[in-house]
Amino acid sequence: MRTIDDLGALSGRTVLVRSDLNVPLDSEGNITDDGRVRASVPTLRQLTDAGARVVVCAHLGRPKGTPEQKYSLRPAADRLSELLGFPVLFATDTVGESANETVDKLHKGQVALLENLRFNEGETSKDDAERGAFADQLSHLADAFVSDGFGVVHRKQASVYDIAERLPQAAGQLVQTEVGVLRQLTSKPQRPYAVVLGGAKVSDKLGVIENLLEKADLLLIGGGMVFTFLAAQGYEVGTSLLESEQVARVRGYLADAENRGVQIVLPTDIVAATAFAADAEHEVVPADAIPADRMGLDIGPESATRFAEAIRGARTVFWNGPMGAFEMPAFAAGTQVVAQALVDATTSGALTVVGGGDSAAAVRQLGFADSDFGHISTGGGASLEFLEGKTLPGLSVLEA
Ligand SMILES: Nc1ncnc2c1ncn2[C@@H]1O[C@H](COP(=O)(O)OP(=O)(O)O)[C@@H](O)[C@H]1O
Ligand SMILES: O=C(OP(=O)(O)O)[C@H](O)COP(=O)(O)O
Repeated sequence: MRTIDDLGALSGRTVLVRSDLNVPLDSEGNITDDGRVRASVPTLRQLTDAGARVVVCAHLGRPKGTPEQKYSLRPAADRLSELLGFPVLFATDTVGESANETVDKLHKGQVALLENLRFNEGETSKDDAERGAFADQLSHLADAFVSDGFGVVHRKQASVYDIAERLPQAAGQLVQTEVGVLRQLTSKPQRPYAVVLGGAKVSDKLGVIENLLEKADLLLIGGGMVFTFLAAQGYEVGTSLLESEQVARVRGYLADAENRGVQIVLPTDIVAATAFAADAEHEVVPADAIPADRMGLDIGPESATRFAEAIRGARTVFWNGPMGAFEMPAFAAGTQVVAQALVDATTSGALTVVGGGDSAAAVRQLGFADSDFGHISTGGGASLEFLEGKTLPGLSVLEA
């Protein structure tokens, strides 16, 4: 992959940077974990130091192609201004009048952030022509492109993939670093190699298991992932997150794992609540006896202890997806125990990587430091697909 230096002299040139600024916000729109904003700074600083006019584009959440105030990137612009130490201009659209005016105003060494890319249908369209047309509009804003949003390189989207075919391009510092670290996990990881999966993007991430069964020695399943596995074993899961169309597929994974001698570790107890709410009534129940009117919001204490033992016994650990709805203290214990086990494994010499926006936010919220782990990756789905050995569209286009 080309580096920013390969783009040549940048003074006075306009550089479009794709960052991943998909940060968690509270109900008042305050950023609750600014890790991804911080991670975007080194590349932006390198470009402004070189005298470039820097235009940052990014997404927040999953709006459906039209503007929605709650998904505005303005809070990220404010945080970026604080971190860079100078004001970041903010365009209230992505490729419209505001974007054009804002980019026109940019001086050398200044930064502008465009409004959420996903307010435009073209960004995520499955139709190549529609995506290409949006990428054309984006490309008119700049004369070079830097891909630095590692968390989205697994998405074939206009600002990640198509744009790189339209402008001189390079990979930013974050993408270079992330790829470098994750390569250590793909080339001869020390064994046992454990992958811990949780979180809520179940339909997105169940698919990675098929390939991970060929790579890892054990898979630990927590978070919202659990219930499709429990259903595959024939258990009731109450009102928990469930991908009912994936149950048969998961049954196949269980059989495949057994044939390959890969251990899939599932929770034996679950914290089951009456609602998805911080003050919901809850109790620990056996994983095979979740009441019909309850939803599983964390792995139970017995499961957390078993998971922790397995993690401490591993030499390589990759973790994506919180073990429970950690944002609510009543459902954070499983994530806390698993995070502590990764820290212990790190101390005893294992290579540990935590990936994903919410997973990184969780470990920081629970009081751990980034330096307690081998690496904290800004990408969850992206790093999982990288570890699977898949070709990621946002990386292959940079290698072209
Ligand atoms: N059992 C569960 N039920 C519902 N949501 C869950 C459960 N366990 C974890 N979550 C949620 O998963 C979210 C994170 O999932 P995900 O986006 O897949 O992780 P990451 O951003 O680290 O890749 C968190 O907001 C957390 O509340
Ligand atoms: O949060 C992200 O991914 P992650 O939750 O897998 O870490 C990225 O910003 C990608 O977002 P997307 O999964 O809506 O494409």
